[in-house]
Amino acid sequence: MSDRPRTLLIVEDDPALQKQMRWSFDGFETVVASDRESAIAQIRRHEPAVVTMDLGLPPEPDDVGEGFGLLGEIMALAPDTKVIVLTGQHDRDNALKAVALGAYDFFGKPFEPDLLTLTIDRAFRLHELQLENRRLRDSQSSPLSGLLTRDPGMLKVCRTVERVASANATVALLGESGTGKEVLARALHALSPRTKQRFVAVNCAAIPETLLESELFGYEKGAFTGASKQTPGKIETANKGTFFLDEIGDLPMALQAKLLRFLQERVIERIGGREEIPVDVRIVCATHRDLKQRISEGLFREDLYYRLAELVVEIPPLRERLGDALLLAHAFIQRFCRENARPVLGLSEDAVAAIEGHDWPGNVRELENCLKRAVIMADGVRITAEDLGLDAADETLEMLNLRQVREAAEKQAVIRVLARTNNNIARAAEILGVSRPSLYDMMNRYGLKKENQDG
Ligand SMILES: Nc1ncnc2c1ncn2[C@@H]1O[C@H](COP(=O)(O)OP(=O)(O)OP(=O)(O)O)[C@@H](O)[C@H]1O
Repeated sequence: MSDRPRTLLIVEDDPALQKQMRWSFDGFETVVASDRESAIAQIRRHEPAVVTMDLGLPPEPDDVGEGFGLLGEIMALAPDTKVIVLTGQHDRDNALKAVALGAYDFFGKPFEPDLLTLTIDRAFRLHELQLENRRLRDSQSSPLSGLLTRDPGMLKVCRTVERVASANATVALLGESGTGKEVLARALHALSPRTKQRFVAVNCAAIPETLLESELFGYEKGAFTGASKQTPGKIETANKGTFFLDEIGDLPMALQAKLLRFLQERVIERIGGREEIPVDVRIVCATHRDLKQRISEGLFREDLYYRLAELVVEIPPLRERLGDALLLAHAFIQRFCRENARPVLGLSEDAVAAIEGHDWPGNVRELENCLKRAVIMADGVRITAEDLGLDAADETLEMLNLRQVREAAEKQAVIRVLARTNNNIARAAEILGVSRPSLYDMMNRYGLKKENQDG
């Protein structure tokens, strides 16, 4: 979350209602205006992220002309502002027109303060995410800048990658499918002194066993039927650069022995050849498999594992990265809308809940594909849970108040961080940005006793 104060501008000409709204929304830094001119002055002065505005403004409060004029001016002046328009209860046409002009949402008067507070809170979150996205995109200086995250665990992975990039040691990237292993492997190469040389990748699971050996080590002319000319292998072509062995857990046993020999001696022999060819490559490998388990099952050589795992980087799955699913969703929407030449779409509340509630077994790749499809399917100004092909989460906003929402989020965060830190209270408190006594308080409140965690 950003450090900026959450400034909310309330544009309302009725002094009594203005006062009531300030009181209802005291969780935000409220500023007020009662007409178009003073509203614009407040926008220039405070740059509020969120504005609530009555469409009927003086000099003719019964007419919506001045309200639409103000909305247009805000959108031109500060297009990122999230404007929530307050309309008459049955004034659907004007509400929809306001959304078409760029308003974030609309609410019928009289409104329920709790519900409107939730919408305002969501508007602030969206604004913060968009700012964060832009900041991440603008910092194009690092090869890791294409990798979006604000999850502490994933940020740590990025820092580790930056630190180990300059070493020549072999790196094993371990993580579920679609978590960004290849992105990180490329970043390791780009940040290393070998960056001007080649990055060569081989996917051990995608090539049939019979072809994999010649793909990796190359062959001499006549080595086998069809070997019509001398062909260097991928390891050799990566000389001086980085060689990325993807899905290393699927490397057949026979080739494991051959790869081990290469790692020990740093020379290769092409199939059918007798010459030992020295090759200088930095090896990066990745797998979604549990290598220790493969070893115990006799499917992976332990000695090869220790050669490959000089530095191990464990990449957390998307469902464990706090806030990342939504951050990435917004980034993908912007990208796919740009690619499909359509105006940037928003996310409906049920879509946000569905994204936050989904487990994402296919991780970032699944999320990426899901939004690619949704951008094509959406026929309104917002993507819905149905466009995403995800079930809307069970909770409906009507069932919740803000306190419950906060508590549920807080509990979830505490559980995840405790799990990630293996119940190390000091570390968990540091990640969560709270003192140790506060963390103990929260654990008590949510029934997360340390004994239970350990058990
Ligand atoms: N943090 C991220 N930010 C932006 N895009 C990401 C991020 N992580 C992954 N991606 C994108 O998600 C897709 C999958 O990433 P990648 O291919 O690196 O995953 P992987 O772990 O290597 O998957 P697999 O194990 O299936 O090969 C790619 O299109 C990649 O650009």
